[in-house]
Amino acid sequence: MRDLDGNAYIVTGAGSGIGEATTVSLVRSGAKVVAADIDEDALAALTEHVADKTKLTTVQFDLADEASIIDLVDRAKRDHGRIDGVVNAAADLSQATMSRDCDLADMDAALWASVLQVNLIGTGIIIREVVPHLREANGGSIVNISSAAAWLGEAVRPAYAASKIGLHAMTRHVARAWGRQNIRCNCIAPGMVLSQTGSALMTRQYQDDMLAAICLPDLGQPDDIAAGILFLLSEEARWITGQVIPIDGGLIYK
Ligand SMILES: NC(=O)c1ccc[n+]([C@@H]2O[C@H](COP(=O)([O-])OP(=O)(O)OC[C@H]3O[C@@H](n4cnc5c(N)ncnc54)[C@H](O)[C@@H]3O)[C@@H](O)[C@H]2O)c1
Repeated sequence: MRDLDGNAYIVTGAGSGIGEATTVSLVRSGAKVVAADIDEDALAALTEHVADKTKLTTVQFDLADEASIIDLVDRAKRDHGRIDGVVNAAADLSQATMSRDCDLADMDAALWASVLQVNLIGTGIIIREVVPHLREANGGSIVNISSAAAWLGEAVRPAYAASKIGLHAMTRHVARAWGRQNIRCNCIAPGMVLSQTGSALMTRQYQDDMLAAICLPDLGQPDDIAAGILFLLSEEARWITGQVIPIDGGLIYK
């Protein structure tokens, strides 16, 4: 499948859900992956799901910590000798961030600062660190993961939605800034995906509401998003950049 054989990618949030599904699919496609997550136990469990362990390096890191992001990218270059792209799937999806209660916590400055630091600024730092290596490889592909929640104002706290909208702006900026060096940058905006965290955070009622809002008969699985990510990493997507692409089962009333 595709032309990813021998390439090397960093995947953040690889311990769970979309990042995990992406890592497993990339390795299955012959790519080497530096799988990064804050959760060491989740990374250990991921190793069990990967068939060819020689293609996998796991790195514990914290997207809120600049030094740990720099170490992650250095490690990826050291281990694989090249970096062909990065998938930015890690995000702060804690209960406090994802709460649907509309209350004064929506305007909690500490919450805004920590959510933006992890979901937006941390992702920007990874891109800053990775771009020189992509230039060295004469190009590459960056895939950011935002959310349909960027459009659905009422669904989650505004800090989360703002962090995801910010990724759209960053995606377009990066595409413009380094497109001539053949570095592509796109963003996938998933709808409701039944990852472990996605399922745990959403009430049955919310899942029913989301199902009613989409065209297709069921909610998404992490593999549905991973398929889009692999396409955007591949040469088949060589003329696609600067785009925000919804993969959401047809959530057409955004
Ligand atoms: N599941 C959904 O319905 C859904 C919908 C829209 C968008 N998304 C987005 O998709 C991406 C993946 O979500 P998922 O559902 O697979 O979630 P998930 O919780 O299964 O995976 C997220 C991973 O990020 C890691 N992480 C959290 N904070 C981190 C930090 N500071 N540093 C490093 N790693 C950290 C977690 O440990 C976890 O393994 C996220 O960006 C999320 O916002 C998910």
